[in-house]
Amino acid sequence: MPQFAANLTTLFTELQMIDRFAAAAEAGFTGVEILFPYDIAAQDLYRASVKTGLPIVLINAPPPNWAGGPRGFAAVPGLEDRFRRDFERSLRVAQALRARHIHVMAGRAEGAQALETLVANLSWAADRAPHASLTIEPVNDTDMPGYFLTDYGMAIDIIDRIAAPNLGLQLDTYHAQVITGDMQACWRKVAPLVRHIQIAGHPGRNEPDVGTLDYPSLFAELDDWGYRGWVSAEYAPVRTTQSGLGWLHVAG
Ligand SMILES: O=C(O)[C@@H](O)C(=O)CO
Ligand SMILES: [Mg+2]
Repeated sequence: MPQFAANLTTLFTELQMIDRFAAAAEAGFTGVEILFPYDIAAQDLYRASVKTGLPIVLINAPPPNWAGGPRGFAAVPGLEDRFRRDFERSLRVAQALRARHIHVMAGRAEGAQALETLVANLSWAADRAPHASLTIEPVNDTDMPGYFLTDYGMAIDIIDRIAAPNLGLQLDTYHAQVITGDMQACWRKVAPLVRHIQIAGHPGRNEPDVGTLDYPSLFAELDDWGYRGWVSAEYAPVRTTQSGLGWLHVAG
């Protein structure tokens, strides 16, 4: 079975962020991710990570928090300086947390110039941080209206064009289902580029076993394929996180 991480931005939200680490460990997760860890001292988060033995496998760039702020600038023409400044800060935080991946968010933009801006910014970031693993994630634009990166073909072209060993794809199977209509077929098409996976049920984006998607089949396929990355639970629990973890117990 894959190794499962808890997204602490969406799970165990009844607890303070620092306390979510222990709850995740107790629930059986072996890693965590935090989308925007910028409002809490990095040393406190890292201490919680060490204490519980759960590595922080992913954070998002740039710094704005979950409650507000644009979802990135990497594709926004004219904001290259801001992108670079924010990326430097994300990099410092990722290093302090020993975070494995940094998801670089494209932001809201459109058109050919946005694509060139995204490629240029990602190339710069991949060069600037050769020891960091960077990801890009297609997101459906119903949930995030106006978001630039909503297409897997485009994401593959970008990764191919930049051809940096530290840049790869983040496959969020919920978004993949909304965007392509078949998240498992999508996995088969993009598998060699995938370095991080996020999961949720469809259509409600709740627990993986709530809704239409067949996760036991996907997990078996990941194993057969030899996927060695993390599978992170990024969903909104129907009731409490704890009461909805049947899928994890079955998978584990
Ligand atoms: O799927 C999502 O929304 C997240 O993974 C993300 O990074 C955008 O906030
Ligand atoms: Mg996601």
